[in-house]
Amino acid sequence: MLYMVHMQVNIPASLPKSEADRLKAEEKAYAQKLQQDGRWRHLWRIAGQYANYSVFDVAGNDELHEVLSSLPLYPYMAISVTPLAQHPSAIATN
Ligand SMILES: O=C(O)C[C@H]1C=CC(=O)O1
Repeated sequence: MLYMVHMQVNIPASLPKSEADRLKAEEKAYAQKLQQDGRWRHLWRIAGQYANYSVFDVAGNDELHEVLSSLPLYPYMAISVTPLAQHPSAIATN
């Protein structure tokens, strides 16, 4: 199943920079692993925001929750999820 996910990152100013940098590095490695295995299909920065729109391709709600809640920056994110269905006018079958 495909899901469009919006992630807004809100790292508190009280978090030490070294800890924030460590979490960002872990997040990058985890995100790139998921892109390589095909589950994180698209990752786009929203211009001007510390936020992204992503498309995930996973088995269903439970796997998506597992993937998202394992993000190193998860404690500092506001996440919204939109399930995607095939559009009848779309040429691509995805
Ligand atoms: O920067 C972000 O948008 C948050 C998160 C998503 C991928 C990644 O490397 O960090």
